[in-house]
Amino acid sequence: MTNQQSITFDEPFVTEKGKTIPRPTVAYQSWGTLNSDRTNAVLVCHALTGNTAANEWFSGLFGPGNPLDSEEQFIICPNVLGSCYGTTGPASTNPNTGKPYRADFPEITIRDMVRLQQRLFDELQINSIEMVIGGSMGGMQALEWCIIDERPQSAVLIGMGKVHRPWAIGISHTQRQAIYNDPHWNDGYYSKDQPPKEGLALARMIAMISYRSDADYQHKFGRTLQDDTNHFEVESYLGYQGHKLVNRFDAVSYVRLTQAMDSHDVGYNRESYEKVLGDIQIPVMVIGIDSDNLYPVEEQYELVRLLDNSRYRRLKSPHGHDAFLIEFEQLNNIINPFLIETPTQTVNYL
Ligand SMILES: CC(=O)SCCNC(=O)CCNC(=O)[C@H](O)C(C)(C)COP(=O)(O)OP(=O)(O)OC[C@H]1O[C@@H](n2cnc3c(N)ncnc32)[C@H](O)[C@@H]1OP(=O)(O)O
Ligand SMILES: N[C@@H](CCO)C(=O)O
Repeated sequence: MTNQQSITFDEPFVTEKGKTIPRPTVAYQSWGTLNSDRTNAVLVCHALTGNTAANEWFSGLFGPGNPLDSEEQFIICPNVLGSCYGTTGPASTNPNTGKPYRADFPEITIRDMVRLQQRLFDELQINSIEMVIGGSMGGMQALEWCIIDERPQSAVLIGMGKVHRPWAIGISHTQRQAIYNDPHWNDGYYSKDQPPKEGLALARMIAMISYRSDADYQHKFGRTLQDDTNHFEVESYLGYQGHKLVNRFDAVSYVRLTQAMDSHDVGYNRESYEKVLGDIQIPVMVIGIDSDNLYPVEEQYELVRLLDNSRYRRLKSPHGHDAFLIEFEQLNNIINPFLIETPTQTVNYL
């Protein structure tokens, strides 16, 4: 992440639950140039284990004429609060102790992530956001931006809903239990040399099942055995994916970010879903993935019913929830016309 920058704020950040994080840092990457009015920003919000390198994990959406066009826009992708890719999180040094926060890093919410991003946008004097886009946890942030900030002029929400439903919370909970049960977890105060690797790997394996689909695994693996072993290929694949995450992610961050996703409920402490979502008047493109087992399309239909100026498009894919990181051609074909269309509501359950 050669292009990554960061800003540290002197003013402490107070979480929704009233905990104070002194001198929070926000890391981000950007592409393109802000225009003189500072109105051509496009905000890309990343998912659970994502980072500021949107040009890598959303690569197919970048380019002239595509939704992320750095010749026309100032594209910015901040790392979320609680993550481990530059923004303050559990692996960061706690200025009060000089040691990593670990489990002293407080529980945060999607709203906290967005409120800290607002500070970044204020600092950069960004007056308007042409589009805010995100899938999964990124979509939750994008939706929250539309609720609490006047700057977004359009939004693209992919593979999420108005709340984190019990099905998704249950899957998150199971993953956290895997981490808690690792002998090195130590209530989250693990040593740098002995992180809870097996627990985090198991959490990722559980997650990888929820991110994909029966058809995807059937097509990729069938019942084939891995090389000369007596293990199925899918077992080897999940083991590989689990241990790959261990090399790039922090276990307490994983716990705090999944808890933040569980907090996602746009109606919480607000008047009603009808009011909160009905008040959003900007054009919103809601994209559902037809094979998404984690956030099924009914959740996106519901969003479209509640968002006044919204339209629905289906992403047709065997890949399940993670299709938003794979099916770039379809995403471009959906988002490009949206960005030039007249904003009228077309509910189209294709
Ligand atoms: C929005 C965000 O912020 S997300 C940020 C980035 N997130 C990630 O990258 C998440 C992790 N990555 C992924 O989930 C996937 O790579 C995706 C979704 C990005 C792309 O999916 P696909 O192209 O379908 O990749 P797939 O799920 O098949 O995995 C391929 C990997 O599994 C490995 N693999 C495949 N079969 C097997 C097997 N039988 N045994 C062991 N390993 C295997 C491949 O070698 C490959 O490894 P590599 O990634 O190190 O090159
Ligand atoms: N595969 C994505 C999560 C999808 O919600 C990630 O690792 O961030």
